[in-house]
Amino acid sequence: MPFIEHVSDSDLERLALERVVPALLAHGFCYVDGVLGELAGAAVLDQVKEMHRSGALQDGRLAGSVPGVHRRSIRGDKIAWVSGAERGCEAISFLLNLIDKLISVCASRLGSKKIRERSKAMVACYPGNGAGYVKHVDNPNCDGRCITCIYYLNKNWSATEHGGVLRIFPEGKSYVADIKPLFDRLLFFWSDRRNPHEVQPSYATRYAITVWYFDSEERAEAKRRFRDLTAPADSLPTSPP
Ligand SMILES: Cn1c(O)c(C(=O)NCC(=O)O)c(=O)c2ccccc21
Ligand SMILES: [Mn+2]
Repeated sequence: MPFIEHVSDSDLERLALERVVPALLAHGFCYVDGVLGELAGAAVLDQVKEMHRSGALQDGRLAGSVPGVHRRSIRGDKIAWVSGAERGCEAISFLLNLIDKLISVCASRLGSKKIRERSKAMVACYPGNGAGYVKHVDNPNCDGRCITCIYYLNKNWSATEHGGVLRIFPEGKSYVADIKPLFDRLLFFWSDRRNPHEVQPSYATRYAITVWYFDSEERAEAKRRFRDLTAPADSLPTSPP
């Protein structure tokens, strides 16, 4: 289905330079509404709903497993990882392509960061049973993730009725930022300890798509560290030097 180009490349460039970069540098987070427009946004929502209906979304793994506490009470989120190339993900692919363009314009202006790669997209659904996501930092220990980017898909969302607000606790600031997971809203924030955040209990089905952009150097270093950790036993020193 041909999507109407809601935003031109020059629109994206202006959006990145005039809105996203200044906000990320000043506050560490930024959201933009009406990014894809009604038609393309609805196409993404339809594809996510179909994934949910078809059972493609699986129970999210426990962030920090709490022995003996039943999963549902901690995390009711269901997730699936998509590259965008899968059948039925064409609209998601269109979204990812647009976000990639936005970030590539921002990257050169975000100081030393070299952002050349990203994760696959995590399609997430909170089923509306009161589950949320406990306060956490996405990348607390330099795993390479630099910018978290979340696209929200929830029409007619009322925070007072449905909860599900993303609350960011910007490090060192005296305020919190409450962000409603509204349809066709795109949010960016630094993935590291500058932005602890929580998903408050959701009482309606809450869909979102997240991608994480890597800082190439931090990612390469993290891979080196990880490789050392998983090196075969005989290559590790057996006795203290
Ligand atoms: C389902 N879900 C999440 O929703 C968030 C998260 O911070 N979401 C913020 C939001 O949806 O507004 C996560 O950070 C997350 C990390 C690993 C696995 C699943 C995860
Ligand atoms: Mn998170």
